[in-house]
Amino acid sequence: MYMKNIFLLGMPSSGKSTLGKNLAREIGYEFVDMDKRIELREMLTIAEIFSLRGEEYFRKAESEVLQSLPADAGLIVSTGGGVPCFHNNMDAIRERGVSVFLDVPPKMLADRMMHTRKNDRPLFPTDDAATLLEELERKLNVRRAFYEQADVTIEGETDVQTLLEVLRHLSVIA
Ligand SMILES: Nc1ncnc2c1ncn2[C@@H]1O[C@H](COP(=O)(O)OP(=O)(O)O)[C@@H](O)[C@H]1O
Ligand SMILES: O=C(O)C1=C[C@@H](OP(=O)(O)O)[C@@H](O)[C@H](O)C1
Ligand SMILES: [Mg+2]
Repeated sequence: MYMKNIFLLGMPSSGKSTLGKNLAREIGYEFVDMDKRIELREMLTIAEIFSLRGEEYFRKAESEVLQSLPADAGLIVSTGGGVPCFHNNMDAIRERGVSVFLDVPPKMLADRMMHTRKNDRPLFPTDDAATLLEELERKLNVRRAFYEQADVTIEGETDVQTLLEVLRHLSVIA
């Protein structure tokens, strides 16, 4: 059966990995977390890739993993936050499926991030809440133009049920 791929886009902590996994389970699609694919391929954690090989190397690996995905094969793909903003990745996403931007406000992202270890987020290596919020706002300002190329935007905190309703309404899923 023909099943569109669904790509989740958005800032770190917007919920791409968590929602993607639960959405895939709910509708019986295959789940792909691009960061996990990269870690398997490189045999290093994301943080190790950044520190040992550098961001440019990571972005190239990220783009290659994206290019390796088949078009419309019933995949839920949780991208890394930077995916839409490098190389020609938005074109590659458009060629492979439908995209959803999880547009979560920076304050909410910062609150979620304060509960994760800073070693796991190489782009936001601070524990100071005000600095983290500023950095997230700055990064989102740069990235928004890329994220807004998504087919669908969901604003604010969301959950699997809401995501399902939106996707059904748009006939992306049955
Ligand atoms: N819809 C949500 N509501 C509340 N917390 C969430 C939600 N989605 C994710 N989180 C929390 O935010 C953190 C980052 O989520 P994650 O799914 O890894 O985001 P991403 O893959 O976009 O970086 C996790 O601790 C997760 O429990
Ligand atoms: O925003 C980014 O550039 C990144 C986000 C991370 O993924 P999540 O968005 O899943 O946290 C991961 O790919 C890497 O640390 C870079
Ligand atoms: Mg993730």
